[in-house]
Amino acid sequence: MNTLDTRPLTADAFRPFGEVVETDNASEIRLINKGTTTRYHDIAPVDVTAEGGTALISIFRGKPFAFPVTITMMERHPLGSQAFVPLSGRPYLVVVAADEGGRPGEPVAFLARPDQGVSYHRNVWHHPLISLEDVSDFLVVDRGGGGENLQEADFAAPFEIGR
Ligand SMILES: NC(=O)N[C@@H](O)C(=O)O
Ligand code: NI
Repeated sequence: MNTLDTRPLTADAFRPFGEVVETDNASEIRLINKGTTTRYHDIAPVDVTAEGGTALISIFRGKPFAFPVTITMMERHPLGSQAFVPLSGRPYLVVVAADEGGRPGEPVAFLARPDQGVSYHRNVWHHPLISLEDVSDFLVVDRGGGGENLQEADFAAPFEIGR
């Protein structure tokens, strides 16, 4: 069995795949609303307008995966980015892969903290939501509209994430 180790989610390590949605990763910090609010500005672009797409805000309620987590497939969205921001205060797994000739290469597994979201760039291979510990809600910003915005690929052999 191919095994994957998890690594901490950092903006630098995740940069080839997208952005980490966290206050430390803001392009600019602005004090607004007469100083009562801090705006962590422009953390990640929302890339959803290809082929007439529009931005959607949804909530995904994920059932928890138990370790070892088995990764048998990946998916990507050729027409839009997709962002997940945890709402339930629990960690979760983020599994991504580089593209190799139109298929996902070896996956990379990150353990995301409860205060970290992710935004996958358009057409980046990723595993569907992997919640941990308990049922968890995520705010999701992604593309609505026509066109083929989901491509899936199975691995020849599964990968296993121990913990
Ligand atoms: N299908 C769906 O909207 N969810 C996936 O894209 C995912 O990344 O979880
Ligand atoms: Ni997705």
